[in-house]
Amino acid sequence: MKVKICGITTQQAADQAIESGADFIGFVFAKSKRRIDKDRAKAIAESIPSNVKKVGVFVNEDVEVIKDIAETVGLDYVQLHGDESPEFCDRVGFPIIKAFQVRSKSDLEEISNYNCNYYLLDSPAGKYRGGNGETFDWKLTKDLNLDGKVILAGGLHAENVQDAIKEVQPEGIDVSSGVETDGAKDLNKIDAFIKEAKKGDTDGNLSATE
Ligand SMILES: O=C(O)c1ccccc1NCC(=O)[C@H](O)[C@H](O)COP(=O)(O)O
Repeated sequence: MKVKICGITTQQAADQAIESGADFIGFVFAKSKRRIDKDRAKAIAESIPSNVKKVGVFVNEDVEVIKDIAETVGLDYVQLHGDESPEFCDRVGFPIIKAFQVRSKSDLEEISNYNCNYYLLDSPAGKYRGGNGETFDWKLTKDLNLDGKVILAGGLHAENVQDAIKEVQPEGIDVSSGVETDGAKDLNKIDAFIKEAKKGDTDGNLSATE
C-alpha cells in the first residue's frame, strides 16, 4: 500500500515520514492552514530521497505559477484539488494527481474524462478544498474501475485505515489531519499510520510508480 503524508511544513515531519516508509510527501501551495512557501518546500525537498515522491497541492492555480513552483521545488507530481478541467491537467506538463470530492455516485462520472496518473478520492470541501479530516461514504466507490490508480483520502487515521483499505482497495492512501495533534504533525501518529496502512503488505517497500 502506497502512503502519502500530506501537508508537511517541517523538516522533522518530513524526516519521520521518510523513516517510517512514506511513498509520497505532500506540500500544500493552496489556501490552507498548512500552506508552505516554495523556498521552504525546496529546502525540505532537497532532503527527500528520490524513491519518495514529492507532491505539490494546488487549487485553481494559474498554470505558470504551478510550473514555476514544480520546477523550483523539484516536484514529482502536481495534485490539483480545485475545478481544473481535463484540458488544464494536460497543459501542466507534470505527472498529475487529480482530486475529486465524493458526495454521490454522480461526482464520479466526470473521472473518465481525465487522463491522469492517480485519481485522489476525497471528502467534500469544508473550510478548505481539502485536509478537512472528514470521511465520505466509501461504498460509493464500488464498481469504480480506475486501473489501480485510486488514492483514497479524507478523514483517515490509524484506527480506520485498514477498514478503508478493505472497502475501497485503493492503490494508495493519503492522510493529513489524522496524523496531527492540535493542528501540527505528530511524529508518533505519522509512524503509527504508516505502519498500520502497510500492515500485511507484500510490496510495502516498493516506491511509487510514475
Ligand atoms: O491539506 C490541506 O490543508 C489542503 C487544503 C486545500 C486543498 C487540499 C488540501 N489537502 C489535500 C490532501 O491531499 C489532504 O491530505 C486530503 O484532503 C485529506 O485530508 P485529511 O482529511 O485531513 O486527511
